Amino acid sequence: MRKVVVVTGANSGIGLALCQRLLSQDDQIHLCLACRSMQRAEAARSALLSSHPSADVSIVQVDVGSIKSVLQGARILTQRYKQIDYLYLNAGIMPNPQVSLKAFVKGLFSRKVISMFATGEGLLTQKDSVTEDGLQKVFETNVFGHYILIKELEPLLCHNNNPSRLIWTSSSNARKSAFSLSDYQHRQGQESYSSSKYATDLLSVALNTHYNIKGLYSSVVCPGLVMTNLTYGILPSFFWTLIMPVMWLIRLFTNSFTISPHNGAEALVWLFNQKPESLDPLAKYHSCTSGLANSYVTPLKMDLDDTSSLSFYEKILDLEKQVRKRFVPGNC
Ligand SMILES: NC(=O)C1=CN([C@@H]2O[C@H](COP(=O)(O)OP(=O)(O)OC[C@H]3O[C@@H](n4cnc5c(N)ncnc54)[C@H](OP(=O)(O)O)[C@@H]3O)[C@@H](O)[C@H]2O)C=CC1
Ligand SMILES: CC(C)CCC[C@@H](C)[C@H]1CC[C@H]2C3=C(CC[C@]12C)[C@@]1(C)CCC(=O)C[C@@H]1CC3
Repeated sequence: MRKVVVVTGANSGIGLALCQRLLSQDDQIHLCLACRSMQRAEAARSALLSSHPSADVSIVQVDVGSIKSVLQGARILTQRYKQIDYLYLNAGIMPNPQVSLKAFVKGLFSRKVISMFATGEGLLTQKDSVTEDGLQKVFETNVFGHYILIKELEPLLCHNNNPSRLIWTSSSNARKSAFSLSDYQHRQGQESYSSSKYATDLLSVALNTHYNIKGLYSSVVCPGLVMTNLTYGILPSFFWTLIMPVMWLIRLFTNSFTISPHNGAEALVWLFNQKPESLDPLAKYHSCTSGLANSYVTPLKMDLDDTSSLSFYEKILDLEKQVRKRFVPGNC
């Protein structure tokens, strides 16, 4: 039986590089690109097929920023497959990012300079908005839409005889101080991205607590700093091109400047090959690239604990109940 691998946000950046790398490693898998734009998904499928002509690649429309679309996409996946072996929860956004030049210059002359480059801590703010579902857009896209997708696909993911895997693209930018349990959607602040990635980490831990017994395992990854549409939205592409030599130089001091989507996907591919029971649910698996451009994976303990992850999980369960009331069959 072919292994079924579903990847959200598969049409560009890290998601697309992951698909290329998975097919290079094993062209017997069935790959399903879960994307919000069918046109961009078709283009990605064509690109994958041109480098792997015999590959088995399908597409499904899923906009993780819309509950209606997630429910429709999950329905199609349920009709199409009996089991999903790997679900990569990779789609993500950072809308309207602003870099604080003041914080950057201050950070350059502080002892935290290396960690500033690795995590972007304190450098970025975003302007979030509210979706048609009445949820914060960054939270719904990066976290909650994916959570609903998992819940809808539960029967395809929970098999004791053959464990299935959830692999989230989190970030080193996930930060406890940007997240608050009383404002877990981050309605108030301006660090919705950091908050959503911390929420991702909490959710992954809670999912392991509840679902390992049902044969479902969750892991989180940090791909490092990667040049993708997301980073070109932070600073223009000509700027990144100009400072590329500086970035290679910075690589001598931090292994987090993976730069290419191929390198950024390192930990996502590595996890594909690991036995889930051997993984640490409290670790984040970082894609790293050395000064000599060698890629490797480093697990680092996350700044969280089981109690906070379970408290967050309760909030998510409450929100799910509220949202589902609006989407009873026949209403959507
Ligand atoms: N680049 C980096 O340095 C880092 C990235 N990450 C994370 O990596 C992941 C991939 O991002 P990256 O490859 O960098 O950036 P890209 O913008 O290239 O990729 C993001 C992908 O997510 C998709 N997406 C966005 N919103 C939705 C939605 N509502 N429904 C479905 N798909 C959606 C995009 O689709 P579309 O083309 O239609 O917009 C695109 O395919 C994200 O979760 C990001 O937070 C984490 C750490 C660092
Ligand atoms: C000389 C240059 C390298 C200066 C660039 C400064 C900043 C714009 C960047 C330094 C660290 C970067 C970073 C991210 C965005 C750009 C920086 C802040 C991310 C936050 C992008 C998205 C993530 O998920 C994590 C990245 C961490 C590092």
